[in-house]
Amino acid sequence: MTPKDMFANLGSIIASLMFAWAMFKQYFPYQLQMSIEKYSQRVLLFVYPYIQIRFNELSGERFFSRSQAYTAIQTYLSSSSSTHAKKLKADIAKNSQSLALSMDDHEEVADEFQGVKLWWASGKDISKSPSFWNLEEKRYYKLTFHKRHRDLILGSYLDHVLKEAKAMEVRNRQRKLYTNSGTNWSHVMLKHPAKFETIAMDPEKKKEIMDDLIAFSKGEEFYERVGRAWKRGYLLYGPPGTGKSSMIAAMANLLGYDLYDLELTSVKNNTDLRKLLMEVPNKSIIVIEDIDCSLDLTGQRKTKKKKEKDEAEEKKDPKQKPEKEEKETEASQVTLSGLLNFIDGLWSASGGERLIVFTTNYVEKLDPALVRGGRMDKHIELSYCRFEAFKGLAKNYLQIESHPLFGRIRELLEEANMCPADVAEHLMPKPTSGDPKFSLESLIKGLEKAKEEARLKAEEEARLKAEEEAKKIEQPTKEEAKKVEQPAKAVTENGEAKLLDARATENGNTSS
Ligand SMILES: Nc1ncnc2c1ncn2[C@@H]1O[C@H](COP(=O)(O)OP(=O)(O)OP(=O)(O)O)[C@@H](O)[C@H]1O
Ligand SMILES: [Mg+2]
Repeated sequence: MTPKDMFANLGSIIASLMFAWAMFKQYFPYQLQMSIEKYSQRVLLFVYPYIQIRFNELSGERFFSRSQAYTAIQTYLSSSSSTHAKKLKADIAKNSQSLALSMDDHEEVADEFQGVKLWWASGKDISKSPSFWNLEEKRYYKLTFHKRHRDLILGSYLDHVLKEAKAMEVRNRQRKLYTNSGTNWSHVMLKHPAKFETIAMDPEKKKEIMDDLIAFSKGEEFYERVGRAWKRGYLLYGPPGTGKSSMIAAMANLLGYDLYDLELTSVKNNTDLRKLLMEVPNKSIIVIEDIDCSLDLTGQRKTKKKKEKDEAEEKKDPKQKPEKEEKETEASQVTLSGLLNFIDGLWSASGGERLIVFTTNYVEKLDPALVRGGRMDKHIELSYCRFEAFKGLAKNYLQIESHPLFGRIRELLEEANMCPADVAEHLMPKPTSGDPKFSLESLIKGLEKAKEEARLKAEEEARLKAEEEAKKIEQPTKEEAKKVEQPAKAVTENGEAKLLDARATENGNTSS
């Protein structure tokens, strides 16, 4: 039989089958059709050991909304299908600027989960839409797996697909930087290039911070189990130019979170602060820079005391109330306790996966309530550039790992305090020559100058201190002198004024 004959035969068989099916449909009652279909399915299931699940693209009423499961599967398959499938579709992904690849229709890819093999196929049905004349395409994904693995696939595997898809979406998403003006957030795209790899600091310390962040982002189950809100507070402190802001951007880039830069000075009161914080979604980093400047920390405590005093006075004299209220509105600023209570309290119940980062140049100025454990979980000090950090910068800026000048630089870095921002400035590309020697020499000069300045400053400080000490020694002698005069005054008060007055005039006369 030639292939041509074979096709002719096949054609006629299909035609007869279709004819038989049409006759069957026309003459057999509906109930009988249904039960035949049901039993044939059972027979098929008995011999066919695979289970199929279909995920339609359109779901919901009248099929107008796109199913979330379908979208998630599409995202999940985009990584494996782009390596295995032969026919792919490309599109610009939502909220992203890169191309997203997905399987084309009628393609199949295999996947493996805990040693179990399963298959994903994409397909589409074409039907006439009920309200329009045009044809409607209904896309779907079909998952096929052996029925023995039913529990595993329906339980853990589908969960895994959804989670993985979510994580991929976050990774591909363009991050945003939100800032507040009054009680509203506005955003721009976050395009800060800072990465942990390019931040110069002690490598061990850097690794510890990165591990901490990653453990946090994967810690949903842990936080759930121990009954804690899924949030974490970081306090970054150190002198200006040591990379605090850069590290926050690096955190956002590492975890794929959005940044919410909260400017406390433009928030009127605690109510507005609550409103702003309530709008912050999951997977975000709330940043409050220079916490010591944005909240008058010492002032707040005074206000509290004043309030207590006012309350006590009010108890004594209730008529004073209106005046007191006036005072309150005047001082109704964001308070530290308002901020902390809200962060600690109910707000944590409204979602999770949020980091709160405070920065300051002066950790010693901070209120102990803020620094206390449990409030800010991790304190990170970013300090002056030492040799380990410098090596990172040299590798990054000059692409060198060693140089004869490194020895001298190492010594100087221990003696002079220079922030990484200034060190980096010396390592910036020079237009005259590409030789790293020039950059390193410039750095050495800068460090020598910084060292000299530090020496002069220390000397000046020592001088001032010595002067103060000297004053302190002088002061007691004056006080002693006063004490000697005191009995005379006491006498005056006791009524023997005349005698002393006379003596005073006498003295006055002699001196003039
Ligand atoms: N540790 C570092 N590693 C690499 N570059 C750094 C580091 N610290 C600072 N820089 C560079 O210096 C610049 C200023 O740093 P950044 O704004 O992060 O400092 P900061 O600690 O936030 O300072 P401030 O306290 O003044 O806000 C950045 O653009 C960055 O390139
Ligand atoms: Mg900063």
